[in-house]
Amino acid sequence: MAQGKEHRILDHVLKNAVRGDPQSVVDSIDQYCSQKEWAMNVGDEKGLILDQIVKETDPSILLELGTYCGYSAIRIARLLKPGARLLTVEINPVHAAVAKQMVDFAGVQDKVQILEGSTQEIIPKLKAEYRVEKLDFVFIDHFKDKYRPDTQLLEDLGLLRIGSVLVADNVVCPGSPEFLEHVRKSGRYDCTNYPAHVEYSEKLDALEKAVFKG
Ligand SMILES: O=c1[nH]cnc2c(O)cc(-c3ccc(F)cc3)c(-c3ccc(F)cc3)c12
Ligand SMILES: [Mg+2]
Repeated sequence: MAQGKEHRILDHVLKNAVRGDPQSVVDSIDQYCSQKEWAMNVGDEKGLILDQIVKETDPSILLELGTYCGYSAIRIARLLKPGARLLTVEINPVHAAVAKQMVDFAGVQDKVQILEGSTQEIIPKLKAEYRVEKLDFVFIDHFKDKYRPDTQLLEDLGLLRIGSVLVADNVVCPGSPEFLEHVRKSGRYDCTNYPAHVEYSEKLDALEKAVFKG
């Protein structure tokens, strides 16, 4: 069967990055996707902002919604302290398979667990099946229409604590107005907007950081 774009990105990484070196994997994906084929990785401009927020948060238990090829999971995991763990949810089995190989090659498999399925199916299992009590950090980067309902689910299931940090990609392009209205108007979050651009593009975009106040 013809291999899709995601396998071509993986092949580029396997040939050009250094096994066990997550930075080289991140750089290799950015090189391929900026020069050969656009792909929806958070990218280096928004990635540097995400890095800064992860560093200042120093989280122990993280959730990512939307793994794709594993770029942001690897980017985040490379900054985590020993024992910290990132659970990342991916609905597309082909993407999940590519991400697993990408994470293994980068050498961050001890920090990253890829959960294949839908967020509405997996989020309710986090406490009982994945031993999560509260989430320190959530990176939201899946489908714009699911940002708000999934955030509501995290609140309703008691998975957020005072100080839990949500970071959402693409709040300008393609945009998630319901999510922005919820975190900015509910009175339960302190929000900060970080203007940037769509990865490998000049289109305007932004990250939104929303810190839960309880
Ligand atoms: O869906 C996305 N999920 C997670 N991150 C994304 C991202 O970082 C960027 C884009 C994006 C694509 C094309 C464009 F011109 C501008 C933005 C998308 C996306 C949007 C609509 C689509 F139809 C398919 C992809 C996603
Ligand atoms: Mg995105």
